[in-house]
Amino acid sequence: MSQPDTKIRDEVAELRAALDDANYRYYVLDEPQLTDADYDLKLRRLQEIEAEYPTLVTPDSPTQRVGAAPADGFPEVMHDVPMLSLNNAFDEEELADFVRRVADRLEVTPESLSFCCEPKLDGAAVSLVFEHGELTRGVTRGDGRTGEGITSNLKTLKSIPLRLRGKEWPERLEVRGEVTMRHADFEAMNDKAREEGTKVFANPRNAAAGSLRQLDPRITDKRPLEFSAYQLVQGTVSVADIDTPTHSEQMALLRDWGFRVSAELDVVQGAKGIIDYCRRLGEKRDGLGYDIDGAVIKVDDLRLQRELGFVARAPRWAIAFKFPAQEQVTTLEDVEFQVGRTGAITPVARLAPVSVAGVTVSNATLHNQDEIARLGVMIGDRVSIRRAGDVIPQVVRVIEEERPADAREIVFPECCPVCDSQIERLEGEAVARCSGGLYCPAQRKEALKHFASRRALDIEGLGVKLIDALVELDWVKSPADLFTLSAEALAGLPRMGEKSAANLVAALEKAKQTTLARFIYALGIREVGEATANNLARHFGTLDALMAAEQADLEAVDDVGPIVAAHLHTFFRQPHNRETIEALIAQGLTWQEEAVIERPQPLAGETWVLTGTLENLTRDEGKARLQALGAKVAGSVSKKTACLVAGEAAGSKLTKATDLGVPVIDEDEFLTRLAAWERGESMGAESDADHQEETQ
Ligand SMILES: NC(=O)c1ccc[n+]([C@@H]2O[C@H](COP(=O)([O-])OP(=O)(O)OC[C@H]3O[C@@H](n4cnc5c(N)ncnc54)[C@H](O)[C@@H]3O)[C@@H](O)[C@H]2O)c1
Ligand SMILES: [Zn+2]
Repeated sequence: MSQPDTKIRDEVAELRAALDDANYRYYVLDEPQLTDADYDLKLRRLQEIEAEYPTLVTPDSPTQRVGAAPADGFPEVMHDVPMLSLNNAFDEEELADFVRRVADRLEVTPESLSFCCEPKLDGAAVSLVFEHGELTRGVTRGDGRTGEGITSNLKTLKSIPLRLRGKEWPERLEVRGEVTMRHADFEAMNDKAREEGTKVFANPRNAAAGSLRQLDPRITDKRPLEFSAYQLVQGTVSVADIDTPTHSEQMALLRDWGFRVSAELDVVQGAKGIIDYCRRLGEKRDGLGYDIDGAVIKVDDLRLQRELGFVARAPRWAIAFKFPAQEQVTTLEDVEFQVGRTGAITPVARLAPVSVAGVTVSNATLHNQDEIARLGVMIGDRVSIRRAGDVIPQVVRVIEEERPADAREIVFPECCPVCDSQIERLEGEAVARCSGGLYCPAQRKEALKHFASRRALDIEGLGVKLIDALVELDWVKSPADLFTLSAEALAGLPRMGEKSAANLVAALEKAKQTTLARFIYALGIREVGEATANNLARHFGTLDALMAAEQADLEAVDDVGPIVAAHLHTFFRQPHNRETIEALIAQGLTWQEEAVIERPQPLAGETWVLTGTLENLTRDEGKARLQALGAKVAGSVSKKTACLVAGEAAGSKLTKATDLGVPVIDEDEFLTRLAAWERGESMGAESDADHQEETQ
């Protein structure tokens, strides 16, 4: 046997230190710094050296151990049967080798062997113990020998039965499986964390492991975790106890007892069956909606499993076939800013092309300005990219140690890269937006759809598909261009007869007669809905007055807070938006200024308050309808309150109103009155409420 020289010894020490550190970051902090592929390479190298120089193997070598020791804060629980890792196969040849080794050891032909094949779910392994059918213990894998007792956390998972279904289960049963998070849930959780400035996880595996190991089960409860069973532990149930000689039959049993078991599970013969399965699963990988990092191949016959037994840290009867990693490191070459269809500005990383799980990736999202700050990323950096399923590739981490000297800071633009309008980012909002709503080509289609919609200008016959076509043909660049369309030209479009073309031109002509409120709403200014548009029209009376208004004037309008006021102010300051408005008016758009003001305002001068839960309308609807009748709607009751509308479970406001002698009405009465006022009947709040008090 050859003796290791100093160089080899140094390499071993270095590999062990790197792997120990990686394990700690991965299993304890849930914040890996190496990619899985790098980790696997290092572990492989260490295994190779140790195989060549067995004297170098120590019991604490990462090749001999599983996971990491349990973290502080949880009770340490000893596993009845150790929870091991799996040996890996990185290509089809290694799979065939595995089958040959198993067959040799069992002295059978490779073709005669049945294997149960399953997806290798990429999450966190846990063990569940059921006594008399009831869940009594849940533990993480930990270092394989002892794990963290996380029973209360696991009880929050809906996919873990607290009581087994059926009857035929043994008195004591241990089930193992993987806790995972689906892509969609993971994305939503991270989006929320980005908004709230809380911890963003690099991938669903880290998110699942981190969520399971929360000291407060209420936090775990809020995390979208799923448990899938993959093993019924031998030793807790002897093969003779229940008549299931194979692993696959045990999985069926677990399904009957109330566990989720992978639908992709399949039993195949020999190496060819395994290789076919792995290819099929690999093709499905992107469409599954959750992460798998490979396939797990198990000898199906439980007697043969026992005969094969274990080595160091893994069973001999199983192997993990590893798929290409979903994370790769590459260089961030530049950042471009894209404008979405509603004006949101998204920084997009331009990358040195890199193959990630079989697909070449050259772009990844950086979400927004806060995310750039959170990652601390610069142009020129080496970055870790993740691509999983249909989710847009993301930059998950910067390798700061590899930052080049000429790395440049990412500068967020001040003007829209498409239309040059000012970019607006309001306090407390993560998203920056282009304020050229009416003019910006990136927002054209959405702006036109809104402009033509029923509650805006209500242009009959101008549907979504037609708008798309008109924009793509470049016939319509701004809403004003709609009014220049001729029936002849329109008739030439696909699915447009002469009749519908003529109808559309007539509808456009008709839409020119509108109201100021509808016109304001049609402009599609952010957060300016119908009710706000009504209030603005009523308050300012003319478009000129509205366009000239300063921030403070705008805030004086009912229902308009600082954010809406800022949106309005910026919108009307954009020259292009003003030009579009002028063009619309030049096309003949008109409205009767009085139309809005003329509506009956029986509640003018009154202040109303809404409280409690309303059954038939939302509070916002109630508020909008009151405002349309001239009332102000306040958030608290005072002596000046004209009337309090008290819904179900009204609390302190109701008490206060009663104390102050403010008239109170319930929801039914409120609806009756609203309807009467809206029909134009007179029905004063005061007199009626007084009347009601008398009759109570
Ligand atoms: N990036 C890093 O820094 C870092 C650090 C440590 C580990 N890792 C990654 O973790 C891997 C090693 O982790 P490991 O020891 O948990 O081994 P493993 O994940 O490769 O395999 C064992 C695990 O597979 C899981 N599994 C999923 N589906 C299964 C099924 N159907 N049947 C049986 N088991 C199933 C179980 O949780 C089991 O514990 C490495 O290969 C590497 O990819 C990465
Ligand atoms: Zn723009």
